[in-house]
Amino acid sequence: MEEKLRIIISGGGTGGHIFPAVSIANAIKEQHPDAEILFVGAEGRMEMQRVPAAGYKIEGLPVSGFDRKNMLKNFAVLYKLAKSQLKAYSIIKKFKPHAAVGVGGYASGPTLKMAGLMGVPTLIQEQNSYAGVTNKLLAKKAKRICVAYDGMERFFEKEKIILTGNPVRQGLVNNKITREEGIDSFHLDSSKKTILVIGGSLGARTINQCIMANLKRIKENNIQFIWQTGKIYFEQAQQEVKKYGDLPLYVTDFISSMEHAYAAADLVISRAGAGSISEFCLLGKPVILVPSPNVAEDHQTKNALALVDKSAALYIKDSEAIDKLVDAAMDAIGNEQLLKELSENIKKLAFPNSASIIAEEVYKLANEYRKKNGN
Ligand SMILES: CC(=O)N[C@H]1[C@@H](OP(=O)(O)OP(=O)(O)OC[C@H]2O[C@@H](n3ccc(=O)[nH]c3=O)[C@H](O)[C@@H]2O)O[C@H](CO)[C@@H](O)[C@@H]1O
Repeated sequence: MEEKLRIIISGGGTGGHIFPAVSIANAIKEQHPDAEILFVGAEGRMEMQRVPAAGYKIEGLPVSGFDRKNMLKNFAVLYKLAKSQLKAYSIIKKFKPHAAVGVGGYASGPTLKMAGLMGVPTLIQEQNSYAGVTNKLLAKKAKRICVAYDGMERFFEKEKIILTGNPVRQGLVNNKITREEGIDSFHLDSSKKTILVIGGSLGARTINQCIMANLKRIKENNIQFIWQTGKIYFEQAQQEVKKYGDLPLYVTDFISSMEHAYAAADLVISRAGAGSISEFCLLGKPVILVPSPNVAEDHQTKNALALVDKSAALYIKDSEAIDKLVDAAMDAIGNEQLLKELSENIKKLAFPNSASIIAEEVYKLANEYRKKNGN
């Protein structure tokens, strides 16, 4: 009898890697309800909470990133990497996956490397328009590479690439939450225009500074805000907000129900993380992008410009945000025609079936392996 499908999914560090992973897992479960899925993440990172919250088991590796500034610290990193590879080996030996999926982030390095060495077929998913270091290293052994942008042959072998787009959590798309319900859930007023401010899964310092510098103006205006600060900036933001008494604003460190936030928003201000962008495309959200300048190879600017070139988003440089961002948002939200055009144009860039296409590819690899190995 054919054994149950067993798949390892590995990676994480930030929402941008974790949520596509969860979405791929959901699609595999939808297509093969009795499949067993095991996540492998990095100890102490966000995935160790978010993955169990999504209903999946996860094992942690003691892995961490290389310090590009202090080379001495990297001895400890190398030691942890070796330990992680050993642990990945024993996880794979015990779980016996038929395929392994890597979504980028620290843990996917040792896990997919070991899977490859042990003969398990691997698939990697690259979210950005610029390939990450881990994925570039893993690509050599990978059987398939699922990407979200054109032109990725710069980094990967052409024959392995499939343009699938980034998988988005299923609940974000398949819901019937109305604008009013969304706004109510943040205790705001549905007769007012609403701007959603998000800084990626960790929050964005510059965007937060822009909002803090404009609280007086927000108080005097007829526009309301849902503002996600990220964990490390939350306390300061809360203190600032308190100084102004009653503000048309809901502030939080992290939004658990992005479906409500998106339903509420007439306009979004955001970093240009690849996962967030895929969500804006699917939901047709008008957005002002402020790419983070602190990411590898400035890939968020590249993500953003791919949209700006198609008149599908507005764009403000991080260095100019303090002077321009809030003005631009206030102008845009008053311009119905612009909002409509942005929404129509960004929708054209959506990949609605990304997770199920990737799940089908994972199944093909796993099935070939099962047949070849008689299990
Ligand atoms: C600083 C950094 O390294 N950023 C990278 C990280 O971004 P980051 O982790 O911010 O990821 P994305 O912008 O891709 O996705 C953020 C995800 O978090 C969700 N969300 C966000 C805020 C919130 O309060 N609640 C919530 O659920 C969003 O709906 C989205 O699903 O991974 C992305 C994908 O590889 C990269 O493109 C980014 O450059």
